[in-house]
Amino acid sequence: MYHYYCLNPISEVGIDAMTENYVPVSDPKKADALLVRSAGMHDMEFSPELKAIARAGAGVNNIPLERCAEEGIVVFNTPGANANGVKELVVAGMLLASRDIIGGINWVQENEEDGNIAKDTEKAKKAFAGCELEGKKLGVIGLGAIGGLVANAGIHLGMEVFGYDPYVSVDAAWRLSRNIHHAKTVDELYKNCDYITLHVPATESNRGMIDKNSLGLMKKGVVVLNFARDVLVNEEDMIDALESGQVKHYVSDFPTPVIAGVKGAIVIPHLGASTAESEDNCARMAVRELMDYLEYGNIKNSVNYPDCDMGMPGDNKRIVLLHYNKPNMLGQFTKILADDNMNIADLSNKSKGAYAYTMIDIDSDIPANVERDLRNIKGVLKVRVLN
Ligand SMILES: NC(=O)c1ccc[n+]([C@@H]2O[C@H](COP(=O)([O-])OP(=O)(O)OC[C@H]3O[C@@H](n4cnc5c(N)ncnc54)[C@H](O)[C@@H]3O)[C@@H](O)[C@H]2O)c1
Ligand SMILES: O=C(O)CC[C@@H](O)C(=O)O
Repeated sequence: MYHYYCLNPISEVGIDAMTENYVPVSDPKKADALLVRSAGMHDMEFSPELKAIARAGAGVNNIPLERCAEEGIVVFNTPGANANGVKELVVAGMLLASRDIIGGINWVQENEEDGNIAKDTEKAKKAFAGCELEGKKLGVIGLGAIGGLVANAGIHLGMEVFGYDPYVSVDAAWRLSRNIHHAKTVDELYKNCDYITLHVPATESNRGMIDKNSLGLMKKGVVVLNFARDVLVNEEDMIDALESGQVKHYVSDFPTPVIAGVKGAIVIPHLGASTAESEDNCARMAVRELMDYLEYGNIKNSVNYPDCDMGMPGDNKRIVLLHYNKPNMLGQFTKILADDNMNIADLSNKSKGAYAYTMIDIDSDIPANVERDLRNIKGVLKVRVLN
């Protein structure tokens, strides 16, 4: 039996995919697994019971990844599951920034009682006119799940697209249209583009990447779109750029007290992934990842431990160990098993940065003293015996 707790509402599609072995609890401290969307977890204390956290979404800056790794808690996300939802809103954002659709709709509402509204429209509408996207230059920073879709959509809209991502994965690169220009430096993209859209994670090194220096390199009247995270943009510098006309519009999916209501800022209440399809996709993937880990120890799409998959254990017993990535860990594990005359049927060991994961299938029962001895090895962070 596994206990889970949802820190945010998670689509029923995911919850329904759980078997009767999964029971919701009303106290997160009693949970084997937590499901979360954007709830901040940095101030949460985790109980020793907690084995995994699944983020039904992409961004994991709301989760203390390092502390979780230290406590042997595997954190998953759902790469790509909400990418199409975000892509579509980015296209809407470019359109909102190109024509004064919002101003026009407001004008109609303000004049709803005007009996001559049809005639007056033809005089008033020039105030809300704009430009088309076709032929304009679009710069996409970050060419992962979302950025790749946005870049390809730009090509389909007839835009000239520049992409910048020095760390792009081979799979993501294969998905890109060959008509996208490969920007060798981000400055090249800043200098050339009419629309610049951010699709990078909110890592320490990416924080504040759009500031007065980068804004100063951009074309006057540029549109900047941020559907990634507020902290990527220095909002005070953005306000100066909007006031001076350097930036025509800043389209952001992240309201903050600083940017909400600023003239020229088009701020959306974090709706990028708020579609039925994205919510279902994320919930389904998050639950699948949790169940595979809790029941079989398989790790797929973890952000703090390596992926490692040995399928189902069949008739074997499986022991899984979360530990530091340092010499002689495997040697110590196998010695304890050999000293107890246990036969290893299968083994996998993977590492990611400072952390590592080992799965061992044994063709006999695993006695409690073996589990205890493994747990006592210096550098072992968590041990689970799965039946
Ligand atoms: N608005 C929303 O509702 C919403 C929804 C999903 C994701 N997001 C945000 O969007 C971000 C991206 O999501 P994704 O699914 O595309 O992630 P992803 O991991 O598939 O892609 C991120 C890409 O950014 C690249 N990158 C990292 N730092 C970079 C840099 N300095 N310059 C250029 N490229 C860089 C990486 O190499 C990677 O290819 C998430 O981290 C999250 O914060 C927001
Ligand atoms: O859960 C959400 O609504 C937003 C998720 C989004 O910001 C993400 O990073 O995936």
